[in-house]
Amino acid sequence: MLFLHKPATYLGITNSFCSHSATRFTCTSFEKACAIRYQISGLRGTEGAIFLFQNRCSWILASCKKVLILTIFRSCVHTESCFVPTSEIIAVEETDLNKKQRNSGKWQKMAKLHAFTVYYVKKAQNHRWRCSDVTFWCVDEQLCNQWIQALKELLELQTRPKQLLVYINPYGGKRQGKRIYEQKVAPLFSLASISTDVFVTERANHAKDNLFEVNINKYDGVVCVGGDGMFSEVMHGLIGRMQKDSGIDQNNPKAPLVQCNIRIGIIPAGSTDCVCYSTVGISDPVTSALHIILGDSQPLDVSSVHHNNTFLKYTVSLLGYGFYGDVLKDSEKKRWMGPMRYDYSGFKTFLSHHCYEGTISFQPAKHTLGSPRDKDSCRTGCHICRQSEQQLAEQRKKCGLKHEEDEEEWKVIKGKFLAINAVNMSCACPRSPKGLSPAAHLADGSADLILVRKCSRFDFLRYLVRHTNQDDQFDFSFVDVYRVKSFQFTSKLLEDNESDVTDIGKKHFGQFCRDHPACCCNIANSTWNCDGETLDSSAIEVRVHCQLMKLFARGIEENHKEAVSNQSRVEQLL
Ligand SMILES: CCCCCCCCCCCCC/C=C/[C@@H](O)[C@H](CO)NC(=O)CCCCCCCCCCCCCCC
Ligand SMILES: Nc1ncnc2c1ncn2[C@@H]1O[C@H](COP(=O)(O)OP(=O)(O)OP(=O)(O)O)[C@@H](O)[C@H]1O
Ligand SMILES: [Ca+2]
Repeated sequence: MLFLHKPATYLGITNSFCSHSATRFTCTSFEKACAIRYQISGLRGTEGAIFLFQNRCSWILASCKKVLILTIFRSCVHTESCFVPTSEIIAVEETDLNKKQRNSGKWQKMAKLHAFTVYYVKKAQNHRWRCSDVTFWCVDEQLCNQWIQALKELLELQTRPKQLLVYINPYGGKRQGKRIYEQKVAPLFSLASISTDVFVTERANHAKDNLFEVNINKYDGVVCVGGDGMFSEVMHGLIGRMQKDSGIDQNNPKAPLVQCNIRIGIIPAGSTDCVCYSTVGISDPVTSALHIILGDSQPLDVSSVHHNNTFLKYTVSLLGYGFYGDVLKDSEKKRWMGPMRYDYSGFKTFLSHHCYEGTISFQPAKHTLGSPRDKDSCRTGCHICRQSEQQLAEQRKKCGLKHEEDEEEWKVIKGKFLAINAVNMSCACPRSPKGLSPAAHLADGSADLILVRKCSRFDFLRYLVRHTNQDDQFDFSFVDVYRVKSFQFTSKLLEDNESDVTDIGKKHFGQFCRDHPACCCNIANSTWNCDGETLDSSAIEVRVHCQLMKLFARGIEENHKEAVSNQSRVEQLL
């Protein structure tokens, strides 16, 4: 940990060579700081700490009489302080103060200064992170080097990515992917001494195909710059490659899949950016880049989707039939509209008010402690996800990669639905900050299956509006929600007709239930929206694979209460 007291105001003389972003501090003795570190090592999360500090009214110089500009700083007013864990230091660099000094007439007569700058993560509102910096200086070159060396050694102890493979979709979202990467992300990676191999994609599936060929062991992670579709592509490449290398047949819906240990980082540059928002708490490229630099790790459940023993897709966020399938299908024709296409197609689909008939069978997730109606959400270090992780480890110990026969009961529901949504995570995004299922967990080995039965347009609107406010979207008689580990769906059309489903679907598309003219049921099939990609199959088999992959993220953090309480304990000790 690095403990820094920050002056609320600068004196004019220091301002003369302080850049706006940098705050400068004098360097205290290395020995004294180590003594303090020893004293407070009992505090939670402070192991391996080094402190740079001042007391409340003047700089503590202690054995370090050599520190410069003492008198100037004595008159500083400094009340604000910040508390930076070493795990949140981005980089430490030697700073050439003397260059600046030479350019400023005022400093010409002063002794030679030695300085270093610490770049660290500054946490702002709404889970937004920024890179902040602080420069320490003194006249003693040896002391300065001692600090640089000690801080660099601390950074080496952190397990962080050194080599990354980056894929940029230049056409995702508002087509800003390349600019976002070059202007906001690349400079941070270079500051953190991360080397990168960057690919700008030239077509859909370029990144996925490339991941099957590239020497993947060379990298500590893969970064995708784009939206959910781009993330999905990279995820399919990595998981697919992993199974291929391990001789696992993805077409077998019961095959136990091999976990993917290469983490994916998402730099959001898409239209919905739901995976990023639901795992970080904000869709912001700089925040995501900083999570990658710090080497954060967040396991993620992935569901496999099959039809007739044929692998179709993996999904991590929304697998939706009916409303979201129709919104997506319509919006694909309007890609030129950018992110707005979803609002346009959403409005159009809302007005068309189609419902679809079919049968859903599912296996409830009995292994997990949570329920979709819980008031608490999945947060960093979530105990429910941790418990699933332990269960997974025990299961692996017991059966290795062998498939364990699953005897658990199936529940069957038949009906007419406006929407069938299966979500592996909350699906929070800027359009819906708490998401489609606010209490869903990122890594508990289950999905929330939401069934929205046929209801009036007005009721469906009330349901949709609750995705944007604090009211409970499951508190409706026409909405049911189940936590499941697997499910199957077959449309009525397919059940009724053994012949070629696709042709019939196409033939009847747009026609409505002739037996009941007032009924809005579409006798054609809808399509599935699988993380923003359309899937035409009207019969699918879905299975959740607990923690199949990992992201450079840490889940959504609680408010910084713990950090604040640690800080006040440190202040008491000082
Ligand atoms: C009155 C306002 C109601 C607003 C309701 C907003 C609900 C928004 C819920 C968003 C859930 C996103 C789930 C994530 C899915 C991603 O894997 C996928 C790929 O990126 N994105 C979409 O499919 C993109 C899906 C985007 C869907 C947008 C739906 C907009 C509906 C608008 C209905 C307007 C009715 C107005 C009547 C007066
Ligand atoms: N160079 C390219 N040209 C055309 N399509 C591409 C290219 N690179 C990637 N793609 C495809 O573009 C699709 C959409 O991209 P992306 O997810 O980045 O943006 P989006 O659809 O606007 O955002 P969101 O998925 O968040 O709604 C992806 O499925 C991806 O396969
Ligand atoms: Ca889950």
